[in-house]
Amino acid sequence: MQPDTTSMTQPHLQQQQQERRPHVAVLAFPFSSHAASLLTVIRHLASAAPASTAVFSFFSTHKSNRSLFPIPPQPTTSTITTTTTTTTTTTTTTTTSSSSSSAFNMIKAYDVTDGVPEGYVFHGKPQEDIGLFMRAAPEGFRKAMEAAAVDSGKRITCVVADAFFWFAEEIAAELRVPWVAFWTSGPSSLAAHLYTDLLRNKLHITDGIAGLGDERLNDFIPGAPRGSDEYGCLPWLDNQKPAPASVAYISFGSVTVPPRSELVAIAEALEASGVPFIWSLKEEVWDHGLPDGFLGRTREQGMLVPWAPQVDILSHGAVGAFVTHCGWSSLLEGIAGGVPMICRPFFGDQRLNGRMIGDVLGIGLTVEGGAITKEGLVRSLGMILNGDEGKRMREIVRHLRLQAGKALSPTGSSTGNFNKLLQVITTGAPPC
Ligand SMILES: O=c1ccn([C@@H]2O[C@H](COP(=O)(O)OP(=O)(O)O[C@H]3O[C@H](CO)[C@@H](O)[C@H](O)[C@H]3O)[C@@H](O)[C@H]2O)c(=O)[nH]1
Repeated sequence: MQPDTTSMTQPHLQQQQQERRPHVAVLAFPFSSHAASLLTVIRHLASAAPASTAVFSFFSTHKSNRSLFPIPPQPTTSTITTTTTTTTTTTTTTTTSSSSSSAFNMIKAYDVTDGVPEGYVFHGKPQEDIGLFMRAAPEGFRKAMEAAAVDSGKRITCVVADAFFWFAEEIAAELRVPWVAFWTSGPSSLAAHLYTDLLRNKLHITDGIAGLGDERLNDFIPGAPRGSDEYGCLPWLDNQKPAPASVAYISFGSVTVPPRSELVAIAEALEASGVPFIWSLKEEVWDHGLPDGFLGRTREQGMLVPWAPQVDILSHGAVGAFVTHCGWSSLLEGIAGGVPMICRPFFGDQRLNGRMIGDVLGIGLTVEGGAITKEGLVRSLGMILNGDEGKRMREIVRHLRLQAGKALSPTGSSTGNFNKLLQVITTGAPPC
């Protein structure tokens, strides 16, 4: 009898095929909303890549991963009772429900070190945690990537990394694989980074580039999981619907808390104007950051919440103005919702973004004097919610929303760029 050579070589072939599957290492910057933005794109790539071809390993700190990846639910025991006229059946089932989509299942999270030495006591310096992380990051990512390659049985074939990690180029070169740098913000701030030498040497701008200064972050407060409406903002907005575009939504992103003087100015402006509002503000500043009795007095007028389903709020017809710090995702979400903005930028790219919204696109106002005042905010809310200026802005922003929709259509520019990226990560080949 002849030996069955096919069956003998099968496991070997399968192993080879398995090893050859693209394995994309995704290196996330674990602070503010960077990791969440990167994960959003990776989820899209994972759903677009055929399930049998690619796997994604997502590297971030433990704290960041816990906020992004749902913890798998524990098996639960439920009792189902079915009653008919003749019999009673009791069935006990064990269900392991999962909210993860199949795209999510193709992405495996790996923790990297946060760089904080054991027993370390923070000194309260600005960006201290970022500094510790960045020092440990090159080695931390290398180690975690090695572990993921062993764990999955697949060598890494592509590195997609937050553009903050210049060392990712070196890691990709060591592995002889493509490096894709992911810029989480807009084109203006990217251009300012790319042309820094030109600005310094040719235009002699040596005192810092507007919008890329070294302004300090107020705090770091971990972003809560997005999407859920646990405080009931959306039903509350539904009740405001009879007066469309009449509500102000206020949020300063996942990191920034304005100074107390501006929190008080916002609160006083809301009370003085009577504008209905939803204000997303970290709960820890409610007690000492707001005027006495504000919460009680505005119970009927608006909602103060620690975290809001921002994307859904901005696309709700009742919302007519967005007071924002000009983080890139917030601006995109404002445009997608067709809402004019009142810009109060704080640090990094935000001032460039604010200039674009106010001066270039004409879909918002920048706060006068760089800080929010009661009178200034009352005036800006009036102009946007009730004035002709606001109507004009709403028309422009709605036109931009349509343009954005076109870019995302099957033949749109954004879809084209996405497909090029998909080609790089699934084949390792540069786009033509
Ligand atoms: O109550 C809230 C508040 C915020 N968000 C979401 O949190 C994200 C905030 O992102 P973004 O507007 O980009 O702000 P930051 O988190 O502050 O982002 C950091 O990263 C951005 C991308 O690099 C930069 O543009 C910013 O300046 C920087 O602060 C958005 O998706 C919001 O929808 C909510 O869902 N609910």
